[in-house]
Amino acid sequence: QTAATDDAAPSEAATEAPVPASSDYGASTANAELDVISLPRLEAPFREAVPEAGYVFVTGAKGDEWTLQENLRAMHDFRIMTHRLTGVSPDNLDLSVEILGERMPFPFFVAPMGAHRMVHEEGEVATARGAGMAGALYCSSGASNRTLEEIAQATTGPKWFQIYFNADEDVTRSVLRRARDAGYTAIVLTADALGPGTPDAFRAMGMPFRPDMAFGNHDPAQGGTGNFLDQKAALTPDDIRLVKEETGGLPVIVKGILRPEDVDPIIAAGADAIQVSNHGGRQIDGVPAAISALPLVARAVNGRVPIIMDSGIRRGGDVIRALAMGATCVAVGRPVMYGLGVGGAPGVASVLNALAAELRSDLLLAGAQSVSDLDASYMSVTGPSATMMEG
Ligand SMILES: Cc1cc2nc3c(=O)[nH]c(=O)nc-3n(C[C@H](O)[C@H](O)[C@H](O)COP(=O)(O)O)c2cc1C
Ligand SMILES: O=C(O)C(=O)c1ccccc1
Repeated sequence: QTAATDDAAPSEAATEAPVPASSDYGASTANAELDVISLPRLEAPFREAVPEAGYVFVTGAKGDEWTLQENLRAMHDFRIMTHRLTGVSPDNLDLSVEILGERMPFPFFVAPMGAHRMVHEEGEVATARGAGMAGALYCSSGASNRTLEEIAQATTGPKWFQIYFNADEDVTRSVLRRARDAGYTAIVLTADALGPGTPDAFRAMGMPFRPDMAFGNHDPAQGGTGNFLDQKAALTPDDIRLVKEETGGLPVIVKGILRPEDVDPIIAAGADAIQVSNHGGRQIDGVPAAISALPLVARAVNGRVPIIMDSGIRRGGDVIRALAMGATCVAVGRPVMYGLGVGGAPGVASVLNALAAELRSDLLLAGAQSVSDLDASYMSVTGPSATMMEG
């Protein structure tokens, strides 16, 4: 299949049916609690609940989707070594963590994801409300369809803001000021992305973003400039300083780190946390699983700043793996979108609560009383991840 993204492409594309009116896109309007057996099990109902374009955009990844699959496979390189007769009890299990001044009821939060109106009519406002219902932290994407102010008001929980730097520095600075004013308490600087994920299957469909898809933070009617897609590619550690300067010193998390050598300059520039991630396999295919890179990055960080990890978190056991290998908490991406599509705001809460319940059970079965007990002694590392740790 070839991509149909070139505007200048002749004839055939030009004679196709006109783009349907916005009301025809058919995003979900669901609004119901869900009986979530497990996060992976929600992918099939998600496909039924949302337009095919939304399903393909959200579930897909870059290229051959090797990294997407590796994120899941590599989890099993980390075998859980259970402790026994440790006297752990379900009565006082502690899943809570504190990071950058925020207390979280469980060690995971909603990963920044753009374009929620590809899934649900309400978009990010429903997702943020659902995160609040579960008490989870919501990280709002700079590429949201709704405005960062609407999203901030929709959640009762803690909130962070993820920034995509614009080629025009004034645009970046203005969005950062708005995020600070709206009450976001930390800024996530995404360092690994040049734009929307473009799964081959989505390109083969002609990149069918819904015709009325606005990037709310850049809406001229809301004080924005409209030119969202004009992203700045050449980021440097100085951009960390710019974020701090413009937000009056909000903590900065640098997201998308896989390689230990990148850590020192980032910490030297004032980063307050590092997020190990490969963007869910949506940017460059062929990079290692985030869980495989985590031990290497953790060794380089050596406790100087907290570490967050995302990409491939689906199970309570995955949260245990990441925390045992040095993360303070993790972020969950696609499964939150499944909850949004199938159940709207209460569906998002159902997904987060289901993961918390699974983690509670797995923690107890692993023989740990609290998530702070988890360390490398709970892991035996095998396969490619072990090889990476040796090299
Ligand atoms: C539909 C979609 C949109 C995304 N948009 C963003 C974004 O706007 N900013 C960002 O930093 N990461 C974005 N990501 C990446 C997520 O923050 C996260 O790294 C990834 O989803 C984690 O992998 P998982 O889906 O396997 O949990 C997006 C991911 C998806 C699936
Ligand atoms: O698709 C993505 O992964 C992503 O980061 C993004 C960026 C801009 C708009 C929508 C999603």
